[in-house]
Amino acid sequence: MSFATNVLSRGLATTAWRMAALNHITVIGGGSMGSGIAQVSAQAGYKVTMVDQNDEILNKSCAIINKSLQRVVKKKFADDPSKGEAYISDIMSKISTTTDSSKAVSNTDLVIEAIIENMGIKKKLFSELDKVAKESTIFASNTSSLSISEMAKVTKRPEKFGGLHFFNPVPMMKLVEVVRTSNTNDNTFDTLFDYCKKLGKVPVNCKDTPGFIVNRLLVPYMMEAVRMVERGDASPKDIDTGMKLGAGYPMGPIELADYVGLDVCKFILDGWHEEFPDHPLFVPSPLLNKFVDEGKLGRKTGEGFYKY
Ligand SMILES: C[C@H](O)CC(=O)SCCNC(=O)CCNC(=O)[C@H](O)C(C)(C)COP(=O)(O)OP(=O)(O)OC[C@H]1O[C@@H](n2cnc3c(N)ncnc32)[C@H](O)[C@@H]1OP(=O)(O)O
Ligand SMILES: NC(=O)c1ccc[n+]([C@@H]2O[C@H](COP(=O)([O-])OP(=O)(O)OC[C@H]3O[C@@H](n4cnc5c(N)ncnc54)[C@H](O)[C@@H]3O)[C@@H](O)[C@H]2O)c1
Repeated sequence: MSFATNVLSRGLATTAWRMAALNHITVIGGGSMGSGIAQVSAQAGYKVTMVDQNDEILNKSCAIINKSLQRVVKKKFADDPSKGEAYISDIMSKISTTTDSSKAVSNTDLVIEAIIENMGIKKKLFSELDKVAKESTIFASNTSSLSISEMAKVTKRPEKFGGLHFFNPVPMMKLVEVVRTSNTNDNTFDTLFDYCKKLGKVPVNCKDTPGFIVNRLLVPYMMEAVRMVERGDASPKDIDTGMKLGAGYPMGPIELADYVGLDVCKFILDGWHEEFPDHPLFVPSPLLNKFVDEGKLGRKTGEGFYKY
């Protein structure tokens, strides 16, 4: 063996040793994010189980995935559309659904949690899953804003716990923030990083700080736009046009808040306000609260700042 081959094969062996094999993935929560994560995982060849609270929601999740795959095949098989349906049924056959999270995680390699942005509810879920999952199973949260270490504390596997923060819409957005706590071990971090690359995403390394990289910048920006509307400084449409045409963003901040979900924006802001009550950027917004109270959560409910 030449020196170069020897070094290369030793390097690969070391990297492989630092990663766990992932065959089966469980996604808990089949909403905007969970359905996207299940979809891209199945597209990368993983077997996936998607869990949600009832079958009606799960049927909706599958319909969202199917609709997204229709858009994918339009491009992927532009030259031969007849191959599209076979591709969609192959991907859908890799995704199973259940309402029983304990059963779903009993023989899985990676759990990705994408449920409501509430620390108490996430902790309760992880503490239950910890009792039934294999010792080797890695746990990850897709939280937008909450502490990964805090969630990991309720389990006996803090070294096998990290953050996987995907972006909406998952099939289109290239970035995943991979969050490492002070307890996450190398094997877990490398496995999560490699999983993102296998999905065709670009992972970045993040510390467990509020909002990681993107949301620490993006959420105050979206909220300042909401406060401009609140103050009567400008209309939602003019703000969005301004940021699209004047700053080159694909969506304006108000459209984006509607797209993310006004409930999700409120959960993030309220959580940070509770933790940092004196921080001026995290003060609750009466206008945002009003929309959420009225059930106008943005695109997903058909109305938010805009009607869809
Ligand atoms: C808060 C959280 O914690 C963190 C977050 O997620 S913050 C939110 C981050 N996301 C963003 O900032 C999104 C910003 N918006 C965008 O990038 C773009 O508007 C967008 C990609 C969503 C849509 O693109 P846009 O050009 O406006 O609309 P549209 O023409 O419908 O779509 C563009 C392409 O994407 C495809 N596409 C859009 N959504 C899709 C989906 N869900 N699945 C598959 N394909 C999709 C379309 O088929 C279309 O393909 P084509 O160009 O080949 O026709
Ligand atoms: N919406 C975004 O743009 C975005 C982007 C990145 C990260 N996130 C984060 O991802 C997570 C999910 O957000 P979303 O926008 O997909 O929310 P969503 O409201 O669209 O979906 C959440 C799903 O979780 C289900 N759920 C709630 N509690 C559950 C439980 N105990 N067991 C199983 N299922 C349960 C709900 O029925 C719902 O279908 C949140 O932590 C959010 O902060 C959201």
